[in-house]
Amino acid sequence: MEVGITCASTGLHKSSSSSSSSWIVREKCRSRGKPNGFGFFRFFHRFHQTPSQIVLLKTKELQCREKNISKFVDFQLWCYSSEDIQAPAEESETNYGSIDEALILKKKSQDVAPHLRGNCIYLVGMMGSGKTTVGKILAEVLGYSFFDSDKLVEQAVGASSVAQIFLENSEDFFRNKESEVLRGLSFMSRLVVATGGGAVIEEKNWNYMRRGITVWLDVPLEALARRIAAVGTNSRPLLCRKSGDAYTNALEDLSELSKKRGGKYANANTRVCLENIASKLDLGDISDLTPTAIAVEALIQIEDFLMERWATS
Ligand SMILES: Nc1ncnc2c1ncn2[C@@H]1O[C@H](COP(=O)(O)OP(=O)(O)OP(=O)(O)O)[C@@H](O)[C@H]1O
Ligand SMILES: O=C(O)C1=C[C@@H](O)[C@@H](O)[C@H](O)C1
Repeated sequence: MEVGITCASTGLHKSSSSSSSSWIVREKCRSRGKPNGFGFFRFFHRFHQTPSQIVLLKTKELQCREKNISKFVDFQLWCYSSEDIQAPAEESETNYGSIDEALILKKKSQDVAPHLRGNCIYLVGMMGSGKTTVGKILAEVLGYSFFDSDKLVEQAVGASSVAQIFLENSEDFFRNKESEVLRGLSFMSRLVVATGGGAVIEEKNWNYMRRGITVWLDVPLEALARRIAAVGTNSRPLLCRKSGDAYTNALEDLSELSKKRGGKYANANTRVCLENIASKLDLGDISDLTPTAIAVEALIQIEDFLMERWATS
């Protein structure tokens, strides 16, 4: 059924705190059509900047006036301008480590890219597991765009940090927004998404992420605690403790979180285990592993997963 909606432009809210160029359009309008009917709606909106992608974030039916005839719809669109699309690899300043590693990465990405068919890659893993670091490398070599779901939640809420959202709203509020963000992203293609460390808790998030390929960065807790102690916990509200040794605190809190999350990360399609890569490369310590080596392993695991999926389909 077709539902025709024409709405007046009521507001364009561009996130002022962010250097990225995505913004939310919120509209309320009246529509004609049967309540709960499926279809598409048309709207007219004067954009200050031409969006390159628009995603319907959420709709809510506000009120039914006369049964089956008239209703009000509140909807949000998530718009991206072309500035969000990353620069091509040649213009990038990413440090890939050694030339050998960079070449292996390039070769592997060329092998995998055609098989991906534009499917998004979702990186899951505990805080500090390297989702952002490795995700940016993967996006660049695959010619994908990179998004950090924590940053997108901050933009959607208009907050300067996840910690601020936890403090001024609540963790539940943050989790709902995180799910809305993942739902929005699930309609898009050619993205590498670094998800929040706790995104795996919600079953519905898996439904969104499974529209792409999910990759678990499995890093030992001691290494996570070392990384987190080095950069501080200010941006990580679940680890914020005022006193005590930063490494010991981080290790205790991470162990607790990891226990609570049980095997949720293992729901991912593929697992990139740093201990396995270190032994494969004959390295004594996982801290000798470069982000490029981890990105290569992620591509190997993705390729294996795609081959297996096609072999059994
Ligand atoms: N392979 C690596 N070796 C050493 N340090 C790393 C490695 N990968 C990432 N790091 C460092 O660990 C910290 C966390 O990395 P990153 O932000 O990429 O993780 P994340 O999974 O996105 O974290 P969060 O979920 O908390 O946002 C950063 O300081 C980063 O520089
Ligand atoms: O592991 C978690 O629950 C979190 C990880 C971060 O990425 C943020 O999403 C937030 O701090 C919660």
